[in-house]
Amino acid sequence: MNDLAQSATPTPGAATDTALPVLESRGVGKTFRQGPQEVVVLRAVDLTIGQGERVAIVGASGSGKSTLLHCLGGLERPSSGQVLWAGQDPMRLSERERGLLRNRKLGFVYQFHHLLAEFTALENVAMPLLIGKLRPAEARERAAAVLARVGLDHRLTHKPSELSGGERQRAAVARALVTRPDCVLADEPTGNLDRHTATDVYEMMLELNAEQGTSLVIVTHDTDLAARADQIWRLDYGVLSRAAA
Ligand SMILES: Nc1ncnc2c1ncn2[C@@H]1O[C@H](COP(=O)(O)OP(=O)(O)OP(=O)(O)O)[C@@H](O)[C@H]1O
Repeated sequence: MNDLAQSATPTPGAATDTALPVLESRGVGKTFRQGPQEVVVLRAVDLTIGQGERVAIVGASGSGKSTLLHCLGGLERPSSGQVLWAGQDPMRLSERERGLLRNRKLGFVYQFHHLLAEFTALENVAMPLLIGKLRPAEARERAAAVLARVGLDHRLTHKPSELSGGERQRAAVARALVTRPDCVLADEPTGNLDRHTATDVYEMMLELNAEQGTSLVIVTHDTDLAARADQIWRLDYGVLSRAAA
């Protein structure tokens, strides 16, 4: 193990230095193999996300945006380079340890809400807290408070099929933020909504992130929405470069 890897790999779950970037990719490359073919999707991507920073990633379809989010979120193993969560390489942990740390440190929002159909909004939002072993009564209380914050206090007992598209995304945002993660990774979170609702949900995410001091990495096709972030990056055939604000 080299010095860098050693210094970047504290004990799993140990408290980490808050001065470190919340999330970092260092020279991350990703190549998928499909039989004899190699698909190079990310090329030496460097990205540093500080505490509370809001970063937008834009790029054409197929440029590698979702793959980058998956690498940042420890859902996909980089083929080269390293992802660090507050200085810690999640790929050095066991899958179970990585899952627990991910649940604590990161929140995810997708284009389609991914709420569980058989559970109410309240139960869906409480789920990450229950996974984190919080007492059920406290989990429900915190979930209800976050749902109220996203304007869904009148929809706690509704199942996803009983919510509108915008309400479902609000619930998904509440679920991502309920654990007070260091960073939310959002993949086209408003891509399935009409313009007005998309702007509403996006603004709510920016507000909530600012309130909680949570960092936000948001993939969007919408350059108007991207322009509200602190940093805008463009992926082009897997190469990440700073885009003009
Ligand atoms: N598991 C995989 N195996 C092989 N190729 C893959 C795999 N996952 C993604 N790819 C390829 O990687 C490229 C980038 O995919 P990715 O989903 O990251 O793009 P994207 O920029 O998010 O696209 P979109 O905006 O359309 O969602 C695509 O060409 C895709 O086909």
